[in-house]
Amino acid sequence: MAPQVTCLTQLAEENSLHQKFIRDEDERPKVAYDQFSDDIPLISLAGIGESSSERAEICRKIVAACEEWGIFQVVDHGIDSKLIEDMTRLAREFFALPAEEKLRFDMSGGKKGGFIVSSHLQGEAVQDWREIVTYFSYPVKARDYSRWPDKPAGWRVVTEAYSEQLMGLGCKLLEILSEAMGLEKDALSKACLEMDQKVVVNFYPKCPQPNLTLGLKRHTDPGTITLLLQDQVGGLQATRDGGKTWITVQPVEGAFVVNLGDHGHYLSNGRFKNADHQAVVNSNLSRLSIATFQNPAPNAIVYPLKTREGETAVMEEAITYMEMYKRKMSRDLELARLKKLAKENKEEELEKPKLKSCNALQQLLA
Ligand SMILES: O=C1C[C@@H](c2ccc(O)c(O)c2)Oc2cc(O)cc(O)c21
Ligand SMILES: O=C(O)CCC(=O)C(=O)O
Ligand SMILES: [Fe+2]
Repeated sequence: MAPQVTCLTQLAEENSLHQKFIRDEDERPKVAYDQFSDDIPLISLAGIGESSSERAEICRKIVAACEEWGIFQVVDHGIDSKLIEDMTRLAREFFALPAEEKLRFDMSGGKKGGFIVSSHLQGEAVQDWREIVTYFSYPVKARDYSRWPDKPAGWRVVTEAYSEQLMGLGCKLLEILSEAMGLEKDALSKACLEMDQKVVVNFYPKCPQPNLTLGLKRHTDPGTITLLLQDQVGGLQATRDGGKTWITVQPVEGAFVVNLGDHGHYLSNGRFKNADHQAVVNSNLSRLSIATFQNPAPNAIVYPLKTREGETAVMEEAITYMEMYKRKMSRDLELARLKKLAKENKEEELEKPKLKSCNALQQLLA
């Protein structure tokens, strides 16, 4: 029998949070969802195709952001604002559909695209407070439209147009990053072979006890770059000191947050950071974000494209992206499993003295 899936929109009505979403204290949010910081640079791409001095200035800002955070925001990016509006509206309409409609596209069991509650990884110890709908958009020949929702009306036309425009923006940014690395403009896209794109729409319903959980646990994205569109609620957080301190990214209307992923990090030989980030939730408002992952082809080789003087390669061997992805996901799952085990052991240890005194009491009473 297929496992019973409960949509979060149902659980959001309860007064307390179900145990399966409760995180250990060290993983819980440290900063409020709406305590915004402007530490992440906001960069205008106007003038990117203009004189070389304007382009060089944009390039300089992007490099600084990638070296410091692995994250920046872009405006004047050329993506049609009506398309952004339509995409956001339809995505919200999708999540407002009755549970049985969303579950027609249930992705659990390894299907390539559709609807999932919580996470794409099965077997995680603690669940994320999110629902997602995802579709694989590039390469075009690999599209399986049977896994793209047929509701709300207009979804397919709008999501296709969105994917195409974002592929254009993603490629433009890869050109800048290639130049920044002192390589030919097309170096990064060549290293990706045929560029792959996957769109993940995240919906974070209002949460009864947001301080005990996360919408999306701390992670780095696996691919080259991610273009994230978020609404005005806030909840995306980043750290650059291994999780000791966090900042909440200021939402900017119409802007895209650009995250560098593990692939981008390795290709730059660690010069550019892979953004360490998470999403927090709140009890006042639901939140929507749309992540467009620009990834290399599964058989693309992952290895630094250039090592600078005095540097050694951050990777021991060249591997395929598929292998890199598999290793990352099994490491993420293994970490979650070990954490769960450690917690269970600790609880058992705490129970032992209680058990001992209970036995002693029973002996006394016998
Ligand atoms: O949803 C995501 C976010 C992200 C991710 C990476 C690693 C994790 O352990 C995690 O929980 C989330 O990157 C993704 C990569 C994918 O291939 C699919 C996803 O849904 C995601
Ligand atoms: O919703 C967010 O702000 C973060 C989403 C994210 O990190 C992802 O989808 O990989
Ligand atoms: Fe992410």
